[in-house]
Amino acid sequence: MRSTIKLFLALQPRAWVEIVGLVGLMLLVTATYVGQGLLIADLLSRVFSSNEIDGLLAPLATIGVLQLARIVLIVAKDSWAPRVSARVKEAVRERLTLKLMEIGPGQAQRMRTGDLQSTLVDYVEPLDPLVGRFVPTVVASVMGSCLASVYVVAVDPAVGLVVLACALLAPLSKAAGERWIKERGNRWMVSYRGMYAESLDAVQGMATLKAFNASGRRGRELAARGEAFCRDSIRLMVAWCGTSSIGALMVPIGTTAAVGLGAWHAATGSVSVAGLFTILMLSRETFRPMHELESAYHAAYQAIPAGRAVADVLRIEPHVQDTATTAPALRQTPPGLEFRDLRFCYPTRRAPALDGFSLVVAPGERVAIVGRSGAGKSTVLGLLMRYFDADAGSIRIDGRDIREFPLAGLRSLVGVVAQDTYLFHGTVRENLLLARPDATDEEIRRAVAAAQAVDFISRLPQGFETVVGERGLKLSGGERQRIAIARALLKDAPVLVLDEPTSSIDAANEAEITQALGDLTRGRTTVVIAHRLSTVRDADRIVVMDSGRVVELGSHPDLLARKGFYAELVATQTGTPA
Ligand SMILES: Nc1ncnc2c1ncn2[C@@H]1O[C@H](COP(=O)(O)OP(=O)(O)OP(=O)(O)O)[C@@H](O)[C@H]1O
Repeated sequence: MRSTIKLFLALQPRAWVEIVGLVGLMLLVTATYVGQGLLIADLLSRVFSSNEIDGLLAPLATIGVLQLARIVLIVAKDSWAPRVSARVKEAVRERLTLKLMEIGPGQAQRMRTGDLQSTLVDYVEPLDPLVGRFVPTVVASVMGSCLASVYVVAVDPAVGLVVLACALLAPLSKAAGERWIKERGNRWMVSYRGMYAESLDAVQGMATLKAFNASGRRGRELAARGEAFCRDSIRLMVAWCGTSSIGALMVPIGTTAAVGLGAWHAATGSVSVAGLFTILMLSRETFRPMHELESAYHAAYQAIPAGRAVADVLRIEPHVQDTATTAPALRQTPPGLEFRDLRFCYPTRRAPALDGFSLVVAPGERVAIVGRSGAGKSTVLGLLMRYFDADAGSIRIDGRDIREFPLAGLRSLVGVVAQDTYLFHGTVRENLLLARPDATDEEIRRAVAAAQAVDFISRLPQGFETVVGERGLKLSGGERQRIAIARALLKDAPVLVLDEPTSSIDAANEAEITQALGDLTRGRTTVVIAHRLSTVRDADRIVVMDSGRVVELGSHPDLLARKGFYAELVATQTGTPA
């Protein structure tokens, strides 16, 4: 837990200073209790030793002042702590977002959406009691208990040591039980994440569940997960209460021992009556900080496993290292591409996705990659964009290894029209400006016209200012594709990858989109990844992939004449014999 807290506080170094300030306030609160205890002990011994009340007014007034001071200190501490937590949470959230961007879509893809979502949102929120309350309370309670016990030790060393030992057993028992709690906390977190991710999956896939009449079945599975989560929550609470109860038991045991021992020493004359009163009052104050610790610990019981889950994400090492600092200038625009003997296996798979893939694309050439589903076409794009790094082999742009370019520089050289265009919740204009935030209205208009998107945008209720829903669901597949083409035009990158560019377009719209794509590819080095062979006929060369490597290469007529893989693919798609 210590390393997790250190990690969070390192993100907001000012928080260390503020936590020291909070510890100071908490110690002052303890000092007011100790002062009050000493004054009451003194008052009681005076009352029992004489009948004069004149000398009692000053200590009574001082007790009143200490109580007022305590109220002010508690208000200051309670209003400061949430601000410290809020600043740390803000820093953690910012770092989490950066981390997810740093690990990129390749690595992030391996985490479930629900997991990511809960880490980003749900696990950061409970950090409040951990940072602003638990951390300063641990330090202040141990120091406070030692401070209060000093007075008891001064009066009666044996009683003082008994009180201090019992008080410190509470945090020690928690430290001893940490492994137990950690193990149950981790299980609770896995259960929570699983339930969250499954629920999100069910909501996102509701239409599919309904279509397959599977919602009842999925509902029962979710209920079973809910039950498992409930069991894991109870187990965690049991572990929590188990370790807490040892600490809680120490309070009556310690107090009874202190009073008993103190009374015995008073009876035998080794402690005065005034000393006995001090023991009575300050034994209680030695345990008070431990009560605070107990309630802070209790409030942080969800925050501790959540904090660990957040820290786990923050500690992920990105597979793709962004080491280059300056982007080398292109010697030729558009540049040529070279894929050299690429080998790549997804970390979760045993069979390689690319197994010796080699291809040279001349500057300005338009090459189409075709092949059966799973042949490795999209993986080539993933490696070109460095979502993953190849296990062996290299990719060169303009004769330079892509690792010589900073990631941002590399990605600015490549425009992508993807299979499934993602539109963010925002207006059409905002989605277009994602490609180039400084694009002028005239540039947007030209890009939209070339992408054959003018008609449909003008039919939208607010034209360019129409908000397209999350994942662009308010637009059809073809409309999203046109926006993607307009975005690529605005980006104006010298290399272009079209991943299934006409996959969601019907035959009636295909001619328009094909023309838009023709405009888009002019003057750029283009790689088209395609299933629909009708879209690749115009390519300068067609590359046929199978099992992660190139098996045929040539023009459409050449490949047909060869009567090999390509001819077979064409025959399968057109329904004619090869
Ligand atoms: N993120 C991933 N994690 C694990 N395996 C993957 C991942 N993406 C693809 N694969 C596997 O790698 C192989 C190549 O996949 P790839 O997506 O490159 O093929 P493709 O030719 O583009 O297929 P399609 O035409 O169906 O999109 C396949 O066996 C696929 O199951």
